[in-house]
Parts: sequence; structure tokens; C-alpha cells
Amino acid sequence: MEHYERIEKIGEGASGVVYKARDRRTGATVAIKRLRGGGGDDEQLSEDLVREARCLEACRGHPCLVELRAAHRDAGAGAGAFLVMDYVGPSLAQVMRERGAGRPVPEAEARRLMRQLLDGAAAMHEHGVLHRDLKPDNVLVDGHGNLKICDFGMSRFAAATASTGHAPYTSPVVTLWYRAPELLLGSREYDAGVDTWALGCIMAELLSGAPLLPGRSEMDQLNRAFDTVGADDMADWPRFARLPRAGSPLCRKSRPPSRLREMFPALSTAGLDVLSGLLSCRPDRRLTAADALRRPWFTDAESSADQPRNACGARFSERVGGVAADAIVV
Ligand SMILES: Nc1ncnc2c1ncn2[C@@H]1O[C@H](COP(=O)(O)OP(=O)(O)OP(=O)(O)O)[C@@H](O)[C@H]1O
Repeated sequence: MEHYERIEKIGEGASGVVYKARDRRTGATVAIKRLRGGGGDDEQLSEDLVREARCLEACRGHPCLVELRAAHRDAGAGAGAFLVMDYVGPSLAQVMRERGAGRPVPEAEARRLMRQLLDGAAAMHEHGVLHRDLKPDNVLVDGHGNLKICDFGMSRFAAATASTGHAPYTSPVVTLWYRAPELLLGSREYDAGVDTWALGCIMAELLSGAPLLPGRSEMDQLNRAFDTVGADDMADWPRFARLPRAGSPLCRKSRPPSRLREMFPALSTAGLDVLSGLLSCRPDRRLTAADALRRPWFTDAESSADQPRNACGARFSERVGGVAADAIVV
């Protein structure tokens, strides 16, 4: 890590501390994430590093996903595990906080941002990567106002088994407010739909300026989700009966149909079509990221307003140029 000069700490979360740094060899500004490792367990630390780095590596080169430059594992006492990434800018959560709580993003801007998030998600999913922690804190905003998905600390490659079509995955995953109904019901056989539900929550948050479903507990979260998007069809989902919490009284309570139209009265029909599609309770009816991008909201839009920005003068943050990436060393 001697190639990097630390500038300042820019973030800290469950999996590590993130620093802004300068690559002494190139002058480029980078973000270095030092992984914490589970309870000082060295093997776990290596596993965490390899998993996050492999998922990032599989997604390299996409403009809407944070770019990995290198991964380092130091040996010996006090050894650390580090991911070196392009420095992007503040998180979407930070930017929205600075705009002021409850201040909605205009629909055309929300569409531009959602196009980028869905494009990044579609690429991840095409590479077999499930992010499993999409939320505004894990989306970065560059100096042109373009978005990049970051923090692959919870991500993993989707694995299929011949018998079920799904491997049993870890649960719980995804931060509570962005967690899909099937996860709240205890599913361990989920798929990329957990990411697209989270993107639906982010879309709603952009359009209203506030989190859509700020639950206080798993059951409160599920209740809010059912009350907001309706739950009528969930029990008909073929996998429903196998869900560990299928017997919960919350699943038997009768619910009004989706309230999304009422909550977003100014949203165009095409916008509501995408929002409702991403927030379908039944995972098999939920839009995939790639399908969402084919809906009229995106295809009929005046595309000039939606193009990634590459000129200066955008509203968010500073911009740092990138240079060619290092080799990955894990
Ligand atoms: N490439 C980057 N460029 C700029 N800032 C970054 C970058 N990567 C991470 N950050 C900042 O550091 C914060 C924490 O990073 P990250 O989410 O990867 O860590 P974490 O420990 O997994 O966090 P959490 O537990 O909150 O999910 C981000 O929210 C962001 O503000």
C-alpha cells in the first residue's frame, strides 16, 4: 500500500473504513476500502476480500458500477485487506440529505438516474452478480451528476442447483428499508429480484424525497410493504408456501390494492408502470432490470435529457479523472 498517500477518511460502515487517497505513481485520486474482517478472523478477512473483489472484477468497465483498480492482502501482524477503487464522489444518500428532506427530484431527472441504476444492475445480473445491499448510501454521484453503484460487500455470484434452480443463500441481506417481501418472509432462494425491489424503493425515494418504507422491524417493514403495494397476489406465488414466515398473520390480513398512484399523483403513467413493476410483491412478476429499461418510460423518453453527462457544471460534487487500472492481485 506504499503506492498510496492517504488524504482523508470518507466513509465507514459495517465492512470497513474508506479513505480518499492519491496514487503516488499516477497522481490519480482513489478510494481505498480497508476491510474490517469478521471478529479479527484472518481467514474470514481473506474470504471477504476475495468475494467482494471477484464481484467487482466481474463488473469492471461499466460506467454505472464503481471501478476496481486493485485488491491487496498484506501478510503478517496487523495485516490488512484493501480494495482500491476509482474515487467517485459523495453517496446519493448524502446528496439527497443536502438537497433537503422531502425535496423530490423532478420526474425527468429521476428517470435519468434510474436509467443509470437499472443499467448498472442489469450488467451485474448479466454477470451473475447479486448486489444484495442496494440503497442510496451505496450509490455514488460523480462530478457530472452520474451514478455508480458501489459497496459489493454483501454481493455474491448467483448459483443455481439442478433441483431447485436456486442455492440457499444467506438471509437476512439488504438493509431493512430496501428489503424485498420474500426476504422479509425468510426466503433463502431469492434471485436478482431482491435488487430490483430495492431499486423500486430508491426510485420512490427520488420522486418523493423521503424513504418509501422506513420500517422499524422486519414485521413492521413487511406490513408497510403490503399496505403500500398490496399483497393480494403474494399467496398465489408458487414458492409462497415454502417461505419460513408464510404462516405469519400479516400474510392473512386483507389489504387494499396498491397505493402507489395515490402516493405519486403527478407521476406519468409510464413512470408509474416502472415503479409498480419494480415494486411487485411477487418476485416472479417483478420487473427485471433489463425489462424495466425496455418499458415506455425509458424507450419513449426524450433521450437527450437522459444521456450520461460528461460536461462540467453538474450540480453534484467534485470530479476526479481516472487512469488505467492496476492488475488485480487477489
Ligand atoms: N469509490 C468510492 N468513491 C468515493 N466514496 C466512496 C467510494 N467507495 C465508498 N465510498 C464512501 O464510503 C462509504 C462506505 O463505503 P462502503 O459502503 O463500501 O463500506 P461498508 O463498510 O460496506 O458500508 P456499509 O456497512 O454502510 O454498507 C460509502 O457510502 C461512500 O460514501
